[in-house]
Amino acid sequence: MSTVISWDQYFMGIAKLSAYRSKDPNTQVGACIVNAENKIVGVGYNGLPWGCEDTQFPWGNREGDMYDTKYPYVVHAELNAILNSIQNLKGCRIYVSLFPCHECVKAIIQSGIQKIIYEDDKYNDTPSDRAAKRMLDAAGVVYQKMTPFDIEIK
Ligand SMILES: O=c1ccn([C@H]2C[C@H](O)[C@@H](COP(=O)(O)O)O2)c(=O)[nH]1
Ligand SMILES: [Zn+2]
Repeated sequence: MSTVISWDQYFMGIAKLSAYRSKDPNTQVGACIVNAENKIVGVGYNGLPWGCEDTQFPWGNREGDMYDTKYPYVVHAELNAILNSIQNLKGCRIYVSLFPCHECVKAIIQSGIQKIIYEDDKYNDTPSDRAAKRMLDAAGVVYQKMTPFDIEIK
């Protein structure tokens, strides 16, 4: 019998597939924004801005002088998905492979997205994570953890 996946599995699958486009050697993140009609309106992954060549920026560095790390340069997956979107995002939901940081949460709230579905939360309880949840709770944006799943593709 063939496998039929749910909408949540379908959209999380697209978020996770998008993550494989990221050049980040430590954390690849993907995001998929969906409207109330279950239509995809934006996708993204963590990458450098237009014109910034992957070979000329310090993807591999996580520590030391910030200028020489990846952090000031990378556009986060959620922000890329929002910037790539093709419609107003009021009432949409976003599927993310990793729970969003506090900066992405600000963009999510301001865009009108109403629900976050995430899988990994490896930065749970860090200051960024706690600040993110504080803002989401205040703004009434729902967040829901999704159990990881595997499908066999023949
Ligand atoms: O909300 C988020 C948080 C992080 N990212 C990206 C930014 C970086 O490329 C990695 C995090 O790198 P670490 O080595 O795990 O610190 O994830 C994102 O896209 N969205
Ligand atoms: Zn972020």
